[in-house]
Amino acid sequence: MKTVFSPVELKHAPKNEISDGQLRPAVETPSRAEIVLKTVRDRGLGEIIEPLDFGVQPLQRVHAPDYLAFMEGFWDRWLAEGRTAQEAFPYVWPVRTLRADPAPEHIDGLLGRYSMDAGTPVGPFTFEAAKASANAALTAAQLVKDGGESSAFALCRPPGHHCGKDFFGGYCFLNNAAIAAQWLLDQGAHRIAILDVDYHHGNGTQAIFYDRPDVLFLSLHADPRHEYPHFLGHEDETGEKAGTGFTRNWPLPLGTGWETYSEALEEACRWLHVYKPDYLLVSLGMDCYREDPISKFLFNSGDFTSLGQRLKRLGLPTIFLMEGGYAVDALGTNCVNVLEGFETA
Ligand SMILES: NCCCCCC(=O)NO
Ligand SMILES: [Zn+2]
Repeated sequence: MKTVFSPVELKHAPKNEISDGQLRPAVETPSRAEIVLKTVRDRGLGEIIEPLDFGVQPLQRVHAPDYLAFMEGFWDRWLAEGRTAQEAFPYVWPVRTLRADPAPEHIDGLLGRYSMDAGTPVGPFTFEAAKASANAALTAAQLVKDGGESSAFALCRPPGHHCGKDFFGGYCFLNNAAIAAQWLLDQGAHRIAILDVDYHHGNGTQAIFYDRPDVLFLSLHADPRHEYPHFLGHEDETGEKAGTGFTRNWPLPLGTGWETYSEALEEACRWLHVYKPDYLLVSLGMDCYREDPISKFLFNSGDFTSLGQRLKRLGLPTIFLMEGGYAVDALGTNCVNVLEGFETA
């Protein structure tokens, strides 16, 4: 299986985040990509290629122009305002009774308008890295569509599945899976399935396709009553309008291990079998791992191999896109276990 990765992704290097109610060292660090890349090489998974640059058009097919313009110009604006902090945190949002429109002009108002949490700092190279990550996703999609590959791995960092049409959050700034899905549809695909196996619900991906039948969104994740993103990912969210029935969520209890998880996965696989997508995109987070520092599922490393083996049995052209996973020492092993399990099933 080929891996697509750009060293530009490493330029987003957050120092801190806000979590557990305080400023803490960031967990979404460049070392995550470095360890996965090393393991891909050490285990001989396959060729590693750099992404093509697909430009801004595929981004505009998913994200709002004002959001893209804001992110593109943010750091220069931050400096022009005389801000000295090396990474910017939102701290005020247009929640209930407040208005997102007319858009404020103040930089802090704009930061809040275009974000969902305070845990995702924006630095000088964040958006450049996010675009490289999205290009990795698009290049992997093109490899499977045109390149004679039945599967491919996009080593995406920063991740994407929390990012909505016009907001960043959960360490995500562009929705890599949504961008790749929309690109495949624009290239002639009729149906795309996105299976999100990250520990956290992919709220951004769900919202982007919620009213559409051409993208089936399936997500297995920690119950949002007890886990981030807290406000989406419940079982009763099944799509709306023409998209009714094309979203399915399996919120699972904290402490879930492979035995329980694999039962929910079987249900998701049945939906995939019925839907018969032209392509399967897997939002591949490894934060279901028992040693993950911010998560509370109980996967062992061998369970990631089982996950890959099960997905292979679907017999679909498959694009894997990396999402979360913060137990850095085991991240490479756990990620390549999925990919190798898929390849050798
Ligand atoms: N700081 C709150 C937790 C952010 C979740 C990031 C993630 O792994 N999402 O899949
Ligand atoms: Zn996650």
